[in-house]
Amino acid sequence: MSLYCGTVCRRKSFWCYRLLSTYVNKTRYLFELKEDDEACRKARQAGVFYLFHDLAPLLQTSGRQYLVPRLSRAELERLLGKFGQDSQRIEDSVLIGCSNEREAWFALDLGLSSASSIHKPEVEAELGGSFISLRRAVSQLSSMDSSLLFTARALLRWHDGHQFCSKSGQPTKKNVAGSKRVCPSNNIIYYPQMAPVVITLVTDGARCLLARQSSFPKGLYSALAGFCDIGESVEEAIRREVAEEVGLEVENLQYSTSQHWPFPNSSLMIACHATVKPGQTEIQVNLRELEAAAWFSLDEVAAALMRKGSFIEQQSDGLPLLLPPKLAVAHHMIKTWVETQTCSSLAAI
Ligand SMILES: NC(=O)C1=CN([C@@H]2O[C@H](COP(=O)(O)OP(=O)(O)OC[C@H]3O[C@@H](n4cnc5c(N)ncnc54)[C@H](OP(=O)(O)O)[C@@H]3O)[C@@H](O)[C@H]2O)C=CC1
Ligand SMILES: [Mg+2]
Repeated sequence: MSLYCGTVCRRKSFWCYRLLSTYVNKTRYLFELKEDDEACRKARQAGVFYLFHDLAPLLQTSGRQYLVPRLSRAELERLLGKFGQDSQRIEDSVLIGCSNEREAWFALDLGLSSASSIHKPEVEAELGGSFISLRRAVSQLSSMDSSLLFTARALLRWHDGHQFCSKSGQPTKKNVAGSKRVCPSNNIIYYPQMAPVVITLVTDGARCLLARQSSFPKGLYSALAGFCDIGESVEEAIRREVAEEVGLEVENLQYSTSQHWPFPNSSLMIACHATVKPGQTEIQVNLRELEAAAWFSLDEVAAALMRKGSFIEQQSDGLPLLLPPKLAVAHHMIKTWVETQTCSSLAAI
């Protein structure tokens, strides 16, 4: 694996991949597949396919984990043939990634188009798996699988909701990779979109502020989250959301990390830490947005983090505080806060 290529050599209209690092090579290859319909069509011939039904991925159980089966082109054609579907259906698939060896990965939903939806139980029986809600399965997937399935779900959902041009009302047409849709009557290009969401873990030095919505599973509390309004910076969105939801003013905003979150729609979660202004800790919950919000001590939060078992199982064990699943950025932020607090209290001893 070479680490660096100073010169970008062009062969035909794209790059010579030989001298580039594995990561750059992969990135450039995916770029080519998105830009060049013919190259993508060719990659689809030799590609592998992840199947969905109404946005639920096909999964197989393996102990406490889910495995994600993939089908070759030949297996997919055989499956479609068996259920009376034309192999043309494969053109609805979207590109979601590729291996280091340039094997292209696609996702195809067999249930979204009601006109040609394939009966779910029959496919499940044929493939020895089940189509399971991604939200339910998330805690039993590896982080690599969940990230790939998050992308696939978001992209399939976006295509399903953008079949028509919002200006002309005419049907839009997807490119082969599914990285955009075009209206043939006016050439408007539509690109898949994510809504920016700020998520903030507010602390007062010793405690952190967590909140819950009535739609959350019983006992579950998370960090404060909210969609950015149009025209706002991330900092403005954080200050507004915290003020709106719990009536507090925050300062010392610190960016932590980000995450693509596909539920219910595609959001780009921008995670930050913040502190309340000195002496301002009295929460005034906005009941139109939240069911409850409270300050939690380090011990309470650390104990909740330590609990073993899946998120789904924890819901029934009557424990006082439940936290978001490991793959959610909210979990990561809460864990980071506990680790930082623990380190600084140990250092103080
Ligand atoms: N990965 C993670 O760790 C976490 C992810 N999240 C995600 O963050 C997102 C936002 O959190 P939430 O507290 O609900 O947000 P908000 O506090 O902004 O409240 C949601 C409400 O805002 C309105 N709204 C404004 N803009 C939008 C938009 N672009 N899309 C949808 N609704 C909008 C809707 O109201 P109305 O329906 O009345 O129109 C919606 O009910 C959620 O999708 C949630 O899944 C939240 C916490 C943790
Ligand atoms: Mg909110």
